[in-house]
Amino acid sequence: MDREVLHQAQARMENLTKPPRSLGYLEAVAVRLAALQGRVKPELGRGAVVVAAADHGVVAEGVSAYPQEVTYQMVLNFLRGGAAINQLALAADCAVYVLDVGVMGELPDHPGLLKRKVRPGTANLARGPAMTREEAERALLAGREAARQAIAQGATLLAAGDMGIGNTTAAAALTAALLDLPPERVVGPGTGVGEAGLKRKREGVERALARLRPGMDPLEVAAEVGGLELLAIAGVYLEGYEAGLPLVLDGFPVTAGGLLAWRLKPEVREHFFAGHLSREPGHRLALEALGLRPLLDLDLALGEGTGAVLAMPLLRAAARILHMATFEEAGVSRGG
Ligand SMILES: O=C(O)c1ccc[n+]([C@@H]2O[C@H](COP(=O)([O-])O)[C@@H](O)[C@H]2O)c1
Ligand SMILES: Cc1cc2nc[nH]c2cc1C
Repeated sequence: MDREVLHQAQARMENLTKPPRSLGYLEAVAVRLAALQGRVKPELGRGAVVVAAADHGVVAEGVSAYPQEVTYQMVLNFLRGGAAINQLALAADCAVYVLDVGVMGELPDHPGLLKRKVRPGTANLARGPAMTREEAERALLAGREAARQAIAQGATLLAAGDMGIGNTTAAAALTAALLDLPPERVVGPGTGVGEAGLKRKREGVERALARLRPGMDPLEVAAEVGGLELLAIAGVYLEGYEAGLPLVLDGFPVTAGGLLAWRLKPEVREHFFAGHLSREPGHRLALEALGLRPLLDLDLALGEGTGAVLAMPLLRAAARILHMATFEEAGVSRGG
């Protein structure tokens, strides 16, 4: 983040041929993009989304509306181009990278899949630690590796996506732990679990939180509650931060990974843009904690990185604002 360019871009914004602040929140987005790229006229090219996938032992508690095998089946769908993320990414000039950090079952070799399974799903977070600290570190490193690949292949804008049946339970536990919130504020319907499922979700999260001890570091907390893909997502953002890229958050599980990255490296927040506001109730609280305003509010609750990728054309458009003519350049009269 280049503070000098930040101020220059702010000054330029005030001289562009439009009434002050008439492009609303997009003006602040444009200025921040300029500061991140170190140029007053920022430009965003191709985007990339790393979709991290893993399974969750907590599904044994009956916390999801869908069976566990959907995680594996959806990864195959990603590789064949049949999922929402594939089609939305095509519309957004965004490459899709799929990362297996913990899917149950052996996936086929595929050029679009990075196979870095740490373990076949987490242990049940309602009954004991989801994974060891060493496994948490490996999942985070796998996310870093996937991001490195995306960056080496030309990404100028980086998002993470998630796929994991049961992961809104893990995300709720991680969000509650990192933000010190009560479970009932962050547990929501996920894929559409009913009232009884919601109660089991809340209880599972409560049991996981009861195992946490003061003084645990963020990685220890994440190992306790999971999930593997949430750690990978933190890794994606940490790598993207180190490469200086603008980083786009998605919905509730991805933002839980973003919160973890922020706890590990507070400066990462300066690179974050909130792609959208998810229907999952805890998402608003996570974005508020990060001080981020969502670019879109479309009642999405899908994950996969869909809300982040949908915001990419808007981020590209925001960058173009600083390429407008100033009043002086265009010979347009200023107002009083
Ligand atoms: O992104 C979101 O905010 C979001 C909200 C609800 C569900 N999801 C997706 O649905 C799956 C988790 O839902 P669940 O009910 O199985 O915990 C997982 O694959 C997520 O990508 C995602
Ligand atoms: C079909 C399906 C697709 C998904 N994509 C992300 N989470 C998902 C959950 C389900 C159930």
